[in-house]
Amino acid sequence: MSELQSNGHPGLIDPTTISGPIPPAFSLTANNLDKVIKYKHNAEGQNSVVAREKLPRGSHICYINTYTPTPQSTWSSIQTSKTTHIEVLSGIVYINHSCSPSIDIEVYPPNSEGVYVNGTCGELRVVADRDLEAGEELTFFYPSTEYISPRPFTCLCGAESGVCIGKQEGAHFLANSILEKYFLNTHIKELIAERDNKAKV
Ligand SMILES: C[S@@+](CC[C@H](N)C(=O)[O-])C[C@H]1O[C@@H](n2cnc3c(N)ncnc32)[C@H](O)[C@@H]1O
Repeated sequence: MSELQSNGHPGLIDPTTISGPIPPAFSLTANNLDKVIKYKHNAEGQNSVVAREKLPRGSHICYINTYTPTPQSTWSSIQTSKTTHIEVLSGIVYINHSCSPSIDIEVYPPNSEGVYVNGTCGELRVVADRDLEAGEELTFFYPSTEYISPRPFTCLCGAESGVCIGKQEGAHFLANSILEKYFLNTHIKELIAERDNKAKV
C-alpha cells in the first residue's frame, strides 16, 4: 500500500482502490467510540458508521481527540480552519458524506501557536432538527468542513433529487442557496464570503 493511499496510517485503505469489504483500520476503543458507534459495510463494501443507541436531536456524541495534523488535505482528512487539516485516527474517519446528514461536525481551529486547546479539535453532534435512531448511519455534510476537496466524488448518499448535490467537491463549488440549508463551520462561512467578494470585483 502506498503512503499516498494510507495517508500516513498503514491500516487505512482508500476505498476507491479495492473492491469488497475493507477491514477498518481503527479499534472502536480509539477516541472511546465503542459505546456510541458500530462499523457496518455498506452496499459498495465500504466502511460506514452506525449509532449503537438512539440519541436526541442536537445532542453531543463525542469530541475529536485522536488525530494528527496534516499539512494538506487528503481524501480522508478534515479541515479545521482556513489553512489547517487533520487526519483522524479513529472510526470517525469512516463517517460518510450525505446531503441529508444525521450529524454535524463542528471543528475547533488551532490557536495562534498551532496548538489544539485541550487536545481537542472538534465535536460531533446529532443534527439540530431530528433524532439519530439506533442503527442509523452517522453522516455529515463534507462541505461543512472542506472548502476544496482534493478528490471529488459522485455522491451516492441516496437523498432525493433536488436534495443530493450530485458531486461532492467542497463548499467552494456550491451556490449559497444550497449552502444556507446546512450547518457550516466558521472557516467555510469566511471562505465563502471571500469567494463572493472576489466575484463582485
Ligand atoms: C474518509 S472516507 C469515508 C469512509 C469510506 N466509506 C471508507 O470505507 O473508507 C471518504 C471517502 O468515502 C467515499 N464516500 C464518502 N461518502 C460518500 C458518498 N456519499 N458517496 C460516494 N462516496 C462516498 C469517497 O470515496 C470519499 O473520498
